[in-house]
Amino acid sequence: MNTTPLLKIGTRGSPLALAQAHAARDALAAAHPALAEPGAMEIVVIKTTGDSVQDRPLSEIGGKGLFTREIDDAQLNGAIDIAVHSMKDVPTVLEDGLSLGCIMPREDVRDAFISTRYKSFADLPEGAVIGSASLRRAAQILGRYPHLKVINFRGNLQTRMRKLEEGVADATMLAMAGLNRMGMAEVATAPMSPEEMLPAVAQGAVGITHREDDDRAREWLTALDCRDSNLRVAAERAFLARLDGSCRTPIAALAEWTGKHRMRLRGLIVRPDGRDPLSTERAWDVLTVADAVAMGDDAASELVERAGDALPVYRGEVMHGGGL
Ligand SMILES: NCc1[nH]cc(CCC(=O)O)c1CC(=O)O
Repeated sequence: MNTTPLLKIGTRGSPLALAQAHAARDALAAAHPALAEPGAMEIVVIKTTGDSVQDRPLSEIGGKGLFTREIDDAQLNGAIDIAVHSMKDVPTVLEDGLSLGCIMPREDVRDAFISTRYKSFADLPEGAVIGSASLRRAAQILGRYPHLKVINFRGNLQTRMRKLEEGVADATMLAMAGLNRMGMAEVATAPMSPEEMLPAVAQGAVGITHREDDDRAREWLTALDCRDSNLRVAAERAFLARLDGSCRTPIAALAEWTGKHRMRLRGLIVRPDGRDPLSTERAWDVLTVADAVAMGDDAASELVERAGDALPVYRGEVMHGGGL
C-alpha cells in the first residue's frame, strides 16, 4: 500500500480554490497513470492572509501575494509540492525558487453583474449602491456610471448574496469563471462584455507552480499546459508587471486570439475615482512567450508615457490629484 503521496497539492480552502484543486488533481490523474493510483496525490489546504482578513478592503491590507505567501512558504519548505492558483491573485514576480509549471485551459474571462432586483447597470437608479472590494471594478463602474455609489464588499459568494438580500447593496460583481467552476452560473444576472468591464489580468486562468528544481513535478505539469491560454496570460501579466507599482492601481487587460497566430490585447488603467481612463490596444503576431511579453510590455509602456506625471494618481498613491 502506498502511504506516502507522490505529490502533495497545496490550495486555499475556499470553495472556489478547492474546486480548482480538484480539477487539477483530476487532470493530473488523467494525464499520468502513476498519479491515478489511490493515495498518489494528497490535497493540503493552507490558510492565507487574504483568507484571514475579511473586514478590510484587500488594497488596504497591502503587500503583494495576500493569497499566495503562505502557500509559497509551504512549497519552499516541502510541506507541499505544487500549488494551484487563480492566476489573477498571483504576483507578476514569483517567489524565488518557484516556477510556473502550467496554465490550464482558461475559463470565461468576463465579470458578472449580480443583483436580486435589477437586470443591468443601466437599470440602476441614482444613488444605487454597488458592493465591491475590487478597485478595478469600482473604478470602471464609477467612470461609466458616476451616479452610483460603491461600498466595500467582501466575503464568499453566500455572504455576498445574503448582503444583497438584506439590502446592504443593490448589486455586486463576480468573475464568471468562479461561478462556473462552482457550478453556480445561475447566480449571475448577466455577464458583462469586456467593453463594459475589462477583466482583471489573468481572470479565469488557473496556474500551477512547483519548486524550480523539482523536475518530476515540472514534467507532470507540462502535460496540463494550455499553450493558447499560457500566451494570453503571459501578455496580460507583462502588461501588469510594467504598470503595477502597488496593488492599489485599477488596472485591467485582456488578450484574445483573433487568428491562428494573431493576438489582440486591450489594456486599461483608470484613476481610483473612475476618472481619466487610459486605454490602449495592440494586435501582434505572437508565436512565442517572448512575443506575448513584448506586446504586453509595449502596451503598458505607452500608458506609462501617456499618464506621465499623473501615474501616482492612477496608482492610488495620490488620492486627490487632479488637473490631468
Ligand atoms: N480575487 C478573488 C478571486 N480570484 C479569482 C476569482 C475568480 C476566478 C478567476 O477569476 O479565475 C476570484 C473571485 C472573483 O473575482 O469573483
